[in-house]
Amino acid sequence: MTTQQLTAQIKKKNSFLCIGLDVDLTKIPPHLLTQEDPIFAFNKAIIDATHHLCVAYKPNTAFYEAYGLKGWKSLEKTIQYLNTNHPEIFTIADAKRGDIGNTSRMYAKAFLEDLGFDSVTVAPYMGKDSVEPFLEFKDKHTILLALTSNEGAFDFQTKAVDGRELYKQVLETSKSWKNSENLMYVVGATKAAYFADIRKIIPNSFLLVPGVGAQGGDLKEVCKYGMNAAVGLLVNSSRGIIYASNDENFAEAAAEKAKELQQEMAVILNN
Ligand SMILES: O=c1ccn([C@@H]2O[C@H](COP(=O)(O)O)[C@@H](O)[C@H]2O)c(=O)[nH]1
Repeated sequence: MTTQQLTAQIKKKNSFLCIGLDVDLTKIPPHLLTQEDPIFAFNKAIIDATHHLCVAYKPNTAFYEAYGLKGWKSLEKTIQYLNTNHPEIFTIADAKRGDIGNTSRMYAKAFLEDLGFDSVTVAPYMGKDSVEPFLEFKDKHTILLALTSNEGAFDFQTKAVDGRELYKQVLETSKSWKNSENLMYVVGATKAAYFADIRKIIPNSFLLVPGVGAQGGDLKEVCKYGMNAAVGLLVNSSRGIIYASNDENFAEAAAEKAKELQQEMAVILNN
């Protein structure tokens, strides 16, 4: 999917919501546990109930890898279901990969080619040759960790390197990499005060913004400083939506939560 197609979906749906599919078997409704594939059954019900309210889904691969081969199969079924039934929806494999070049190439092939995600999250720590293999895929996107939502972001990311904060170095340097037009960046919703500075360096790039909902990030603050003329934001909420209820009505409850965020977004988009 191109960024132009993504922006068109945002305008059509009045939404820049990304729903995180972080499935924890200890949190899903107990009645699903008797199903052959409880993770996929949960995801399918959430997708069926919420697809009209969001423009992206983001399974975090940790929640699938934790269940071994069965978990990986559930991830594969989930992305196939999305690509078959909702090809207009942007998909993100939140896998946070990155390694020496030939290894990165295999990670890129796994997520962007074999599984068929539109994008994958990548850690910038190993530098240019660890990220460029991900950027070679046409109309696919590499979402580079820039300033993360957690407290530990202050351990390294905001520390000065050659007189400039590391996260700013990541943003600036990555712009010079081959096929950098395929880059997007992760910036946590809990770091709203930093968005204005970030937009000075990457005014046009899409930002994936986790941290609204369970982590307490503020949607209005994020939009005030992070939105650009083409919107340029995908705001994610995972637990705050998918675990709204663990009764039989869990999918409707998730849709209610998603709708609350979508309606807030619609107001912001139309002002
Ligand atoms: O900086 C980051 C990068 C990734 N994440 C991931 O996003 C979701 C957030 O889940 P919530 O339940 O809405 O808190 C989760 O998959 C994280 O691993 C992040 O939170 N911050």
